[in-house]
Amino acid sequence: MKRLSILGSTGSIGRSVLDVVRRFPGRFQVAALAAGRNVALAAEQVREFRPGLVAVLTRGLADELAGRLGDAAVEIRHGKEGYKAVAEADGVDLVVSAMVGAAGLEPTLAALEAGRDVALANKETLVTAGPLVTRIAAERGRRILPVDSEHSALFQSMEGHRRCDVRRLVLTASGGPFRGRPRSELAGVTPEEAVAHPNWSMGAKISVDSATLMNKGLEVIEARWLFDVPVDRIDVLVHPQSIVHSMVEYVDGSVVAQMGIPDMRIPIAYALAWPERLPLDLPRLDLARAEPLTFEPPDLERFPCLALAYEAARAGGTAPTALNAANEVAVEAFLGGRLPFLAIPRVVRAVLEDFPAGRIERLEDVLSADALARVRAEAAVERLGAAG
Ligand SMILES: NC(=O)C1=CN([C@@H]2O[C@H](COP(=O)(O)OP(=O)(O)OC[C@H]3O[C@@H](n4cnc5c(N)ncnc54)[C@H](OP(=O)(O)O)[C@@H]3O)[C@@H](O)[C@H]2O)C=CC1
Ligand SMILES: CC(=O)[C@@H](O)[C@H](O)COP(=O)(O)O
Ligand SMILES: [Mn+2]
Repeated sequence: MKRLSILGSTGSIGRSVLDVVRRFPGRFQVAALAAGRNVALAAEQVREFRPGLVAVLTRGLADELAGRLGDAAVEIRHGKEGYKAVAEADGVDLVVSAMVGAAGLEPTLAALEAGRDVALANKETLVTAGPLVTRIAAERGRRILPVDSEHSALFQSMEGHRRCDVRRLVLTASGGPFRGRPRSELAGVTPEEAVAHPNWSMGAKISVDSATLMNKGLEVIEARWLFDVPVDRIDVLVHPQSIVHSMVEYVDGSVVAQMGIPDMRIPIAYALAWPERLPLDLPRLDLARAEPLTFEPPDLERFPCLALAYEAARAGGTAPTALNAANEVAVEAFLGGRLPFLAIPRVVRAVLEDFPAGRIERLEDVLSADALARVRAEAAVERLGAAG
């Protein structure tokens, strides 16, 4: 029986993780859960999965959850300390990191520090603090198992191969909901249009990132740290059908890819059960009936976020921290109706332009760069939002 802690249990990934757990009751046990604000769903999850510990964002929400749960036998905590307790819970074999944004960094680090393996969906953790997170995982001898579909595909395509034989990684991108649209039509797109991803049902923030192609930029940086491959050997290829989830080119010219229907339960199950595969009862990939698989290069002029992410990755140090924080602020402003879609990359560029270069040695280096970038990004949102 594998014991799990799940950070972000009420989100899109968290719910899919629990669906996998539900399908394999003899294989997994939920030891601890962490939610944000959705106490109604958190209460349902506690009733169904009976963890010993649950944490939510604030004391008020913890009180509300306690009221909903009555005399259920579960410890209820809140805030950073609560999330840390979930990450470090006793007897846990694997911590699933599935909060959204840089909020996931500290609990993920706490899990690694406590000697837990991590199944990582929260890509922002590696974008904002890649050098620190990978160093701590290596020092503690812990594994970071990818959940993100592309990185799971790369991981699966590298198993049984020597890492020194890898020539380049190719991340596939759906192109998002605005792939075919001219730039002139992107000015007035709404949050509702931006979150309507053609192939995947996901949380709002990552859906907007897919629409700007920042998601792919974040994934390039995530791959750089997960697989220790320099960004100049990581390419992006638009593949609108999201069937080929990514590929690895080897020095002999062989290209090994992983395919499957677009359903996150497949990479989630792989991360939970690795090195085993679970017999998932899902619709099967039928290539004879599938749409033709097509590929095209990304358009960096219409979607400059991808180019900005490469720039930040090449600059290194705290530049990706600033990129990530600025993007989080800009996406939130867009979702809140305070910033037009096309201003998202402008906010990120404004923050990166004169950001003080810094190295990442300790958590404080990341937290202070993140805080500075957020202040500067808010100022850019004020300017660019008003300019409309
Ligand atoms: N969805 C997908 O298919 C994929 C997602 N990912 C990555 O996985 C992560 C999660 O994505 P997704 O599930 O779509 O996101 P969702 O928005 O659906 O869920 C986010 C989760 O994080 C919690 N949360 C939000 N803010 C905070 C906070 N400040 N502190 C603590 N918890 C918080 C939410 O709690 P609540 O709802 O209770 O407020 C919820 O449980 C992201 O990093 C994303 O990039 C990667 C690949 C695919
Ligand atoms: C499901 C998943 O892994 C997402 O990160 C997905 O890849 C988003 O799709 P895009 O390729 O449009 O960014
Ligand atoms: Mn992905």
